[in-house]
Formats: sequence, structure tokens, C-alpha cells
Amino acid sequence: MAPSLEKTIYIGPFVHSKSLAELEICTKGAIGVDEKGVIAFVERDDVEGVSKKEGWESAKVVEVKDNGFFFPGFIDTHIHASQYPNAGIFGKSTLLDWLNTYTFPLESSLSALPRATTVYTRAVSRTLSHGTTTAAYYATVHVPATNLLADICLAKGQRALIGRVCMNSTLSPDYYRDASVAAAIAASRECVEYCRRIDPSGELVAPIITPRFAPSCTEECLHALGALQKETGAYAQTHISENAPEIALVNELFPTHKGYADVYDKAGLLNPKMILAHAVHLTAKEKELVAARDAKISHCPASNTALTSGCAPVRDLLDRGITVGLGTDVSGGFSPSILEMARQAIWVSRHVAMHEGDHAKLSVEEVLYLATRGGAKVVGLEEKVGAFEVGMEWDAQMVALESVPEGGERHEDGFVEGVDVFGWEAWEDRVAKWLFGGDDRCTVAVWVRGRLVHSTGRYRG
Ligand SMILES: Nc1nc2[nH]cnc2c(=O)[nH]1
Ligand SMILES: [Zn+2]
Repeated sequence: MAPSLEKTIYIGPFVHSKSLAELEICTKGAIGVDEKGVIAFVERDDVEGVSKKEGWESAKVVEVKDNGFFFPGFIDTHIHASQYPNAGIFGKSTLLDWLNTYTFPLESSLSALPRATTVYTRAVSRTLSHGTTTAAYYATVHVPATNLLADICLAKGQRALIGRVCMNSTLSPDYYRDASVAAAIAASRECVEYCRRIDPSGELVAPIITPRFAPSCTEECLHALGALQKETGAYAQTHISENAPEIALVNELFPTHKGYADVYDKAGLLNPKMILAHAVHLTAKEKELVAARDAKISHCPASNTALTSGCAPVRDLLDRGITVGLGTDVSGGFSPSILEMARQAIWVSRHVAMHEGDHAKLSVEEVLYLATRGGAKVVGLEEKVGAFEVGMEWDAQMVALESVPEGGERHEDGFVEGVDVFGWEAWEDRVAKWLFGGDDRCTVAVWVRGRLVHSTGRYRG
């Protein structure tokens, strides 16, 4: 049950995606959000008269100032909350040595609940402060710590898919591995049941079945996880085709399969509720299979660059009708910000374009779509979040940009957001300046289902 909120009218400019290619920029809007956090009306003309027209005269009013606008909350479709302490620590490693050197030791240490509490509290607070209202999380193999992540998301009010990581293969280190298929399934089932117990409606927190990736799991384990997904109706997430040595390893480990995607397909895991991270090097046939199964892809540009995994062919994936969202992939990725990922997605697309032509380039509008509506489709929430439409829930962020008045003086109270607005920019240019120059200092307030879940000193609600 959502807590009962005050009816609120959010007044000011708002920006959201209408489609992959098109943003709506409404420079004078009023969005009414009811006691359940659901958008009751979106007014684009008569902002002054809206409360009377709607019979909402006693509603609370929240106004955007400082050249700001309301924007839908970001969706992070792939993030390892357990790896947050390592964000920025990767040296010159690539995937397989990075896992052994940096990642498994850290994840294994989260068996200690005090440590897990510190890490997960910080990870959730930090992503909220960057405007992430929904996240598909990987935790670790540990059941109590994974359940703790679910508790923290629920308490802080972030929408989250909570994944207990499965890894039973002997390629996983002996200090950090599921003891058997039966143990992996029993532990995963415990986490599914726990999430469903603490949030029976699944409105905020839901479980996600999480085979780490094919090299970490035996075929039997993957099949059992496919069956568990079917039985529970839960989402699933894993990694696919991230770098060349990993793909070679999968071909070696699963020689009778027709490639990486086929390993998941044969296990019953390639389906519309599967989120595949990376998909950098899928073959044409694999892309066809992913499209045919309607599995979703999380594009993680910062991670793919940091670990020198490759440049994901996002335009090609989109042209094939595959649903794509953005993922930070902390700590393969160094940043918990989806705004940063949107920027990085643009850079990666330009590197692809340098080899394959301009068609590969992603636009500002397109990456902001991937960050919101695209991500919502990836996690199955496209009817509820990702845009401002009547009937959707108020998962939103208030963005403030600094206004520099004539004479070039800053605000007297030291407002120091990274984006200078001179006043003559067209609105689409302001949005582009936010995308390329903005950061969490611009995110002054964040709501999930109408509940204020983060705010800074700039917010006067
Ligand atoms: N980026 C990334 N790829 C993986 N493949 C298997 N595990 C991981 C992980 O933790 N991060
Ligand atoms: Zn990952």
C-alpha cells in the first residue's frame, strides 16, 4: 500500500520523452498528483486556472525555479550495489581478471552484515541523489545481505529489483561460490520469498533471478534458474557478450550450444522478462534470437569503456526492434549516475559512427529516452513510470540549472550547479547543456510514487 500523500500540483516547465526521437518540452505546465502518487492531470495551457478547473484548490503546490524543469526519474537497468565501494577502481584490468582481482573479494566481504549495511545504504542514497528512481540491482550470493538491500530500498523508497547472485561453477573462486545447484536454488527462492513478503504488491521492491553469467553457472544451474523464473514469474538478469575472452570461454564451456545467447535460450532464460547486460559482441544471429524472444538489453557504456570491452552497437539493436535501457554497471562502470550514462552512450555511439557511419550516432533525445521510457520497458514498468502521463506514477526529479543574470554574477547564496544558463538559450539547448554539463547538484528533489525520497538545500517544497 502506498502511503497516503497530499494532493500536489507540480508547476513549472517539464520535459519527457514522447518517443525515442522526440522530447516534449512544455515550458509552462502543471501536473496534478493524487494521494496515491498517481498523475491525475497534465495541464499544458491554463496553469493559473488549473486548480479551480480540477477542483484542486486546496492542493499543495510545488514550483520549479532556477531555470529548472521536472524530468522523469531515471531507470538504472543494471547496477551492482555490492560493488559500489569499488566505483572508480579498475586499473587497466579487463573483465575476467577484474572479476578475480577487484570484484569477487569485495562481494565476498559483504557476508558481514554491518559492512553490507554500510555499502547498501550508501549505494541506494547515492543513486537516489542522482535521480535514479528505479534500479535493477545485483547484490551478492549472501541471502541475509541481499534481503537487507531489499529492506533498504523499501525504507528509502526506491523502486528496485533485488537480485541474489547465483554462481555455482568451479570457475568461481572457492571462497565465493554456491555449494551446489540445490543450494543456489534454495537461496534464490529464499530471496524471492523475502521480497514478496516485505512488499506483497511488488509496487516498490520485487525479486529478480540472477545467474551471474554463463561462465559462473553450470548448465544444470542455468536450467534450474530458468525453471525458477517460470515458477515464480519473476524477472531475470544476467550478463552477455561483454568481451572477447569471455565469449571464447563460453564457447569452450558450452561446446554443443550455438553461441552465448543460445546457452540462455536453452535454459529457458531468454524471454521477455530477461535483462541482458552489455550485448557488445552479439552475432547477427544472436541479435535475431534476442529480438525474437523479446529479451531486453541494458547498455552499460561507461563499463564497456572502462574495462575496454568494446562499443555496443546500440543503433543496430534499436533498428532490430530490441528494447534497450541504460545501466551504470557499477563498478565495471565508475559512476552511479544515469545522466552520466546517457552522456557516455552518446560518446560510444560516436565511436561506433567513426567506423560505421553517422546513422550510429545517438541523439540527446534518444539517450534521454533510453534513460527513462526505454529503461521502464526493460524492467516492465512502461505503463507506470518513465514519462508524465495521466495514470502514471509520479517518479520524477526536479532539475535546477544555474541562472547567470546580466553582469555575470552568480546567485548571492552561492548556487553552484555546473550548468550556466545565460537566458537566451532555446529550451532544447538547455536540456542538452544539462545532459552534457549537469550532475547531481542539479537534481534538487526526487520523488518515487509521489513520495519525496531525496532533496537538497535548493529544494523548497
Ligand atoms: N561488468 C560485469 N560483468 C560481469 N560478468 C560477470 N559478472 C560481472 C560483473 O560483476 N560485472
Ligand atoms: Zn554487471
